[in-house]
Amino acid sequence: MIFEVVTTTIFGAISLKAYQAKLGVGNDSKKINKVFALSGLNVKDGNQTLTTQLIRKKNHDWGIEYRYRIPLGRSFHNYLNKKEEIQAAVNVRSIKIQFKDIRKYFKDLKFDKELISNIKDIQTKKLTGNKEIEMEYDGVLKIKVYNTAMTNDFKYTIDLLEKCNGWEVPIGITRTELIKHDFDKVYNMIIAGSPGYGKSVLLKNIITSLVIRKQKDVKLTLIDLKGGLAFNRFKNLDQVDTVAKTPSEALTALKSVRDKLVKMIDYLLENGYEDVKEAGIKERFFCIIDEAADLSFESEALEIVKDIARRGRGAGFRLIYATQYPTNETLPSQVRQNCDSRVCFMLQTNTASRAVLDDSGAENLPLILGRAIYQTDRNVIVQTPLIENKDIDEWIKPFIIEKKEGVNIETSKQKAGADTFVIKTTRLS
Ligand SMILES: Nc1ncnc2c1ncn2[C@@H]1O[C@H](COP(=O)(O)OP(=O)(O)OP(=O)(O)O)[C@@H](O)[C@H]1O
Repeated sequence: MIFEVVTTTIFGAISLKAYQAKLGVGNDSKKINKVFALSGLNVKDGNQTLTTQLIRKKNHDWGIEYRYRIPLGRSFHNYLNKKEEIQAAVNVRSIKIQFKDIRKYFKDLKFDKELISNIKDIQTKKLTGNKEIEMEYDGVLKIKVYNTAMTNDFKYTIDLLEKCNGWEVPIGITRTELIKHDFDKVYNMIIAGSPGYGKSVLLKNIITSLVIRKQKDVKLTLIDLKGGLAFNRFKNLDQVDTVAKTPSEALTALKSVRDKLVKMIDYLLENGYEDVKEAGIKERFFCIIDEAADLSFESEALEIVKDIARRGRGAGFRLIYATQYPTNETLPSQVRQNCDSRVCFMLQTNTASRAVLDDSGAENLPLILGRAIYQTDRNVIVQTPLIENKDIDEWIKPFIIEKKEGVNIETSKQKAGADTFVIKTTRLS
């Protein structure tokens, strides 16, 4: 019986090898070409076939990048649609097994009642790889074949913050590096994605990182129109001015932010400073809105949001605008134009992806929680850190203060021997 299963397995492998030989595939490049040909990406022009031409192949530590010239009549999108097929093709492996190697091949085999399924598992594991591909287009088609899959398990740990400087926060990891976002270089951010892929977790990561790293200088206005549940744990932090949970609370909170913004701009103008950096003001005011689509019907609130995005930069005001429903209505053009960074989780359609990134791609992300495209001057696919609520509670404990409804809080910036900048804020919760 065992012999029968083992030989079936071996012959399976051998016949796969023969099938591949028949297809003419041996390495990734050939496999990719075969997918192009079989899935109709090459173009017939009379008697001629215009093929997708490999123009460059470059080896990297992480794998291989192939560059192709695509034929007339085909678009990048046609190729992107075949991403799954290409990924499947580069993951088919052939294995030649000598009889003497059978013991080694099945070294992990457990001789229990699951023997047959164990053998099948081993065979599947050995005959399929875990390579991943990424595709981009910038005049040429680039296909990156990564030797290993990107992790889908990246835990937020406090030591990530030791790797951050200034106003940087950890955004995610790629296969090779930690990606950080610097809010003093790229001021505003849009976060979008289908429900349940990691927007709120990322927002909690950003808030926690800012509170821990910039405890003296960060001021937060948190607006959570999904009922306030995600941001509620931050409401008693010294750094948090407001947690607004309804559109009317949001409007009050936004008016308060706008008042502070106006005061700050007046102060900078009166004193001849171009921005807060020149004025030596260290405080930065973050307005973080989760489910901002619900504000798109509140014209007064939305106008303030646009104003913060437009005029806040030099005055030290930052906007983080998160939504599940990215459309041209929920992401007004003034917000888009003034948010130079985007984090986009999986989205259902190409149209939604374009509304966020001005580019397709988010609809082709793998269905992995926390997988996102981080866009600044380029697009990088990252796995965002998973931050646990119990850890957040532990880390933010030192910053919790007693708060009373409607108490006026004064924050001040005392510049050595110079001006004093005072802003009064009203706490809602
Ligand atoms: N980076 C991550 N890595 C692994 N799992 C994650 C990650 N981010 C989120 N998750 C998982 O996905 C769940 C949903 O995440 P989250 O609440 O952030 O989704 P969301 O995009 O805000 O959804 P919604 O728009 O419905 O509120 C989390 O409870 C967590 O289990």
